[in-house]
Formats: sequence, C-alpha cells, structure tokens
Amino acid sequence: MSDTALNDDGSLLRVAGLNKYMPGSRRLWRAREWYHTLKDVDFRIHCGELIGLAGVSGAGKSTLLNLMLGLTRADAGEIVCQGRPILPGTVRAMRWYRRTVQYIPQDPASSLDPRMSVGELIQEPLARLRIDCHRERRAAESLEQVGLDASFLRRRPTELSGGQAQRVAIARAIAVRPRLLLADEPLSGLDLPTQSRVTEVLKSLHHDAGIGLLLISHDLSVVCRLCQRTIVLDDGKIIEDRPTAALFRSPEHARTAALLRASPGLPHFATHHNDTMPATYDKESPP
Ligand SMILES: Nc1ncnc2c1ncn2[C@@H]1O[C@H](COP(=O)(O)OP(=O)(O)OP(=O)(O)O)[C@@H](O)[C@H]1O
Repeated sequence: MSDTALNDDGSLLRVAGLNKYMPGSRRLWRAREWYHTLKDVDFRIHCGELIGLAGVSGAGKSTLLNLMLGLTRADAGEIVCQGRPILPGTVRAMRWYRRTVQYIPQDPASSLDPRMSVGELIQEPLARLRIDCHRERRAAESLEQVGLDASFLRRRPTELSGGQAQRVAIARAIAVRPRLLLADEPLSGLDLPTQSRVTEVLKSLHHDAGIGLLLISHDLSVVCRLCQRTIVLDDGKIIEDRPTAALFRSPEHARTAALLRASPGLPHFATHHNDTMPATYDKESPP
C-alpha cells in the first residue's frame, strides 16, 4: 500500500460509530455489569491536523486512544486508516498502521528501555517495522528534529533529563516518518520551560514535516496553544468538535464551559451555562 493512501472521504483516519463497554463491578450473585465507556463516537482526522482531545477524568479519552492504537477492539463501529480497518493483532498484521500512526507515551522514563542506548532505541522500531533506510542516519536526523545533537545517540535513558527523555521518545516515534502522532499527556511531569520546548518541537514537526497530532491533555492551555481543532469528550460522547479558537471563545456546551472555567492558565470564560455538575465521573454512578 502507498504511504500516501487516504480513506475514500479524503481523511487519513476515520472513527465511525465507535462504542465500547468496560466491565464494571461484580456484585455477589449478580452478573457482571458493563459500563458504556464510548458512545457512538464519530470524527475524522485529515493529514497534518493538530487536534486536542479534552474532557474530565473518566470521560473516555484513554479508552478512545487505546482503540485508535489498535490495543483493544471496539464493541461496535470502526476505525479506518488508509482505507483499512484497524483491528488489534500481531505486530505483523499492524505493521502498515504503525508506519502511519505512532504513539508518544506519557512517561518516557518507563517506556525507554534503560539497557539500550538512545541510538538503539530509535532504530528499534525501524527494524521492527522493516523500514528500508540507513537506520543510524535516520536516528541522527530524528534527534536533530527534536533539537538534540548526535552525541545523544550513545547515551542511555538514565543519563537524560525528563525533557530530553520526552524528546527522545518523540524522535523514536518520528523516525518511522508517520503521518499522525497520538500523544497522551506528553508534557505532564515536565517543568514549564521544558513543556514549552517540547511544545515547540511538536509545532515544528507539524510545520516542517506536516505531521499531524491528536493530543490528550488535562492542561487546556497546551491545547489552546498547540491545536487548531478541539474535540471534547464527556461521559463517552463527543459534545463539541470545533476550531479551538471558537470553542475556547464561546463554548456551546455547558460541560465545555465548566471545563474551561476549571482550567488554570486560561482567561476567565464568562458563560451563561448552568454547569453545576461534578468535576469527575465515576463509572459506578454515571450522571
Ligand atoms: N480496564 C478497565 N476496566 C474497567 N473500566 C475501565 C477500564 N479502563 C477504563 N475504565 C472506565 O472507563 C471510563 C473511561 O476511562 P478512561 O480512562 O478512558 O477516561 P479518561 O477520560 O482517559 O480519564 P483520565 O483523564 O482520568 O485519564 C472510566 O469510568 C473508567 O473507570
């Protein structure tokens, strides 16, 4: 398949009618209860888009990401990339998808194997995905794209600061030359100057290499700075999917307004919504 293939609607990735149930508590003498975690989730991602995925804790963001990474299977609906459905399976079955969509982990310290050098870590997915290139050169180029020089190739993860480790994790993902990055809280745990450095790296990857991003972040000021479009998930449903500037200026949904007001670092959002709802959901007592 060509690396430039798109879905027949012109999107890179289409999420259609996605539903997922998660096991709830099992009470004595009663059958297992199921919690409806994602409800008819629909959206499309086009090439090079920077999209924020926001929502209160328990809204279903990570569950959606796991489905988009092909780690779990949906109970209904589908995710289609380059005309093919994403189905969890072996590395071999998913190789084509991993070349197009890569993941940036939340905690690089635990995802980077301390026994390997940075060079080996960046080259490892290139070998696994059978990407035909000069791997050492590609690793050095990827490091340069995230603002680290080639001397880092010989370092071990234990010799990196938090910000450097996150940039190595990004270099590892982009070495594959994907078209879309999925990132779950990639800036958490970093101090403010380092957050801003990593944000600039993500922006320049978009600007210089056209790489798209779906970013989960509780820090809406990051979404506001980085993303052109924001999707808000609430109790497993998409309640808003609009250009970021418009959504942050005038949220259409009371839950979005509440989310914005509760976010530090954002201007105060005066809204007419009555949003006296809880800040988190509990799967045992969905609202
Ligand atoms: N493995 C699991 N088994 C049972 N329930 C789960 C499982 N994973 C998630 N859930 C439930 O599904 C719902 C959505 O969880 P999810 O982690 O996707 O939310 P989230 O929006 O990513 O939250 P956070 O921002 O806190 O990470 C929650 O009610 C959660 O308790």
